[in-house]
Amino acid sequence: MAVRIAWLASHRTVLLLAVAALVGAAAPVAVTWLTRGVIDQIVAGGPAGLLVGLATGLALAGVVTATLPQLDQYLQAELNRAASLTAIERLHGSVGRLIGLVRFEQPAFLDRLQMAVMAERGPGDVVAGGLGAARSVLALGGFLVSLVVISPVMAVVVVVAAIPVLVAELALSRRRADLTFTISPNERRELFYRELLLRANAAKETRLFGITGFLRGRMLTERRTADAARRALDRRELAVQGGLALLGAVVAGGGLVWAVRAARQGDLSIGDVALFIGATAGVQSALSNAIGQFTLLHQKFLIFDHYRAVVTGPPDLPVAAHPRQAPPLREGIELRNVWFRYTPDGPWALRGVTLTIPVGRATALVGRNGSGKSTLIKLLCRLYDPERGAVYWDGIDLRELDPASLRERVTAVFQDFVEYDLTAAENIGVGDVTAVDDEDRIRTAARRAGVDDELAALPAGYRTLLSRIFLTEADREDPTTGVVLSGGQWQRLAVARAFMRDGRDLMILDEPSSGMDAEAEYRIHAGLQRHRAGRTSVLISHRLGSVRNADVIAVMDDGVVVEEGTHVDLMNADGIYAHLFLLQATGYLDDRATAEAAP
Ligand SMILES: Nc1ncnc2c1ncn2[C@@H]1O[C@H](COP(=O)(O)OP(=O)(O)OP(=O)(O)O)[C@@H](O)[C@H]1O
Repeated sequence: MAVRIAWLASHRTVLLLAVAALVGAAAPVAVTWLTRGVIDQIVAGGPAGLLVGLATGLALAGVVTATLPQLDQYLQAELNRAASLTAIERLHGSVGRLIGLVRFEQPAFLDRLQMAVMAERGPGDVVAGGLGAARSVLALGGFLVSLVVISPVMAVVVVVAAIPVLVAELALSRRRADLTFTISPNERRELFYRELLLRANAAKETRLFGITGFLRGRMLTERRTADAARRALDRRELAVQGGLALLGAVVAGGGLVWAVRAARQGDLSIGDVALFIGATAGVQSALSNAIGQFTLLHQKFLIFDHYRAVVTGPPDLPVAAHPRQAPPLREGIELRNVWFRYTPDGPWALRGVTLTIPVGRATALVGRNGSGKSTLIKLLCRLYDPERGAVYWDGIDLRELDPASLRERVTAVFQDFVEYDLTAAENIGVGDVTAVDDEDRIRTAARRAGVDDELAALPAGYRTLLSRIFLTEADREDPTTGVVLSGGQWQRLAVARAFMRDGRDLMILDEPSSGMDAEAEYRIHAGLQRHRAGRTSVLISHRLGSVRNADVIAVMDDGVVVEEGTHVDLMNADGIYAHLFLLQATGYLDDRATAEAAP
């Protein structure tokens, strides 16, 4: 796969690198043979023409040897750029195709993802490394032939001495790849602490509570743990590679002594000695290069395996053989005995929920913290699948629908909505990306969410960037490049974003007004009430005053729906809802009574 990505990214560069590898392999071998020829011709007083020819050849080979590395480096960088772009595109394409949230909550997947991101340069490295290894092997062949000509015994000794090097290096390479994976959780945690320490929106709390030192300590502990593992491997490498280098030097030194003695006895010419020295050094360096390249390649392949696993992995949620397009909602959405938990051995978040969300009606979900309200709406969007039971869209199990077509029919304000570092207009426009530049629609949505005036009054109006992440130092001085909104303003922006998807079949509102001031909250609920009339909506709110007009109020407790009906029904039933409602109402009345009693 790595080679295919590199080939697809730029086959011209791959071919040029292959030619460079061939020339790179031939040049040093040619240099040793030409050197031998020149020396022997000088000693024997050979013809001047031949000598000049050999010397010119030697000079040319020298030019190629000197300039080739630069060209090679440029081609490798070019291939890396092209191949990693293709690899990034594929990786993010695969991650973007994940249907639900399950994978993003699995530490093993996140570790693998981190490795996959690191492997983005893999295809270029694998091809360049493979060609580098091929070049070293070719050069090795050339030098070995040269060595065999002078001393077959020495050739065998050099090759045999290389076998332990290969075995040891491959073992080290596997250990290095394993280490990268083992320390991945430490690296992720270190990154988390580092980002927390540098994040503007965490700074107020970390300073007030005086926990920067505590967090820094944790960050450094993670780094030290990872460094200790890296150091242990580095020491092992030092011992193994040091020993092997010594072995190589002893072999080369022994060979040199033999060659000098042979020349003294007249068995070798001076040119032969030069060839022998060049060939021995050449064999050893080509061998160590080849082994180095192979082990690096091996390591890259092991790391690239994580990339391959992410890109070719199975879907996170089962996909129907023939998914159906979600039809317009005509009757309603039904949850039948839905059981769900976030992890296979974790506690149940939903334990047998049965509920109908009728079309054209406003349904409200209320209940204590952790009772399962947000979980239920995540299942409505098929961000997770129930473990038992099912959710039906007009009688069709959500698992049979094409998830994208289902989501096309839904709009939502999530409790933890995203604050995009984009312009105000884009923050709203991404609600319907086909209309991200449609100023009229964006302003209409903002007006309905009650945030139009504030956005129009920003330094660059709707084009103001809603971020304090400055691109350049000059941006810091320019107020139009970054503005920070308040929590309630952001929330109204999120509501406007949901309004961009006007006319969808289902509107989900999870605590859409929790951070708003009383007036904004009143206005937003009045607006939402108008908007929800005759439409299908699900509203989650702890402020029970805002749900009393809903057509159906479902009360959740400990993962089940325990009460269901209109406000009047539930008040008459005198259950959890009535208790919570009276508790809130009493709070307000008490305050009024206190205020009235005040002098
Ligand atoms: N991503 C998650 N992974 C594991 N457990 C989760 C996750 N999200 C929620 N839970 C657990 O599921 C249960 C239900 O949570 P949920 O967010 O649905 O409650 P809620 O009724 O919306 O609460 P709140 O009123 O506080 O928003 C809780 O016990 C919670 O700890």
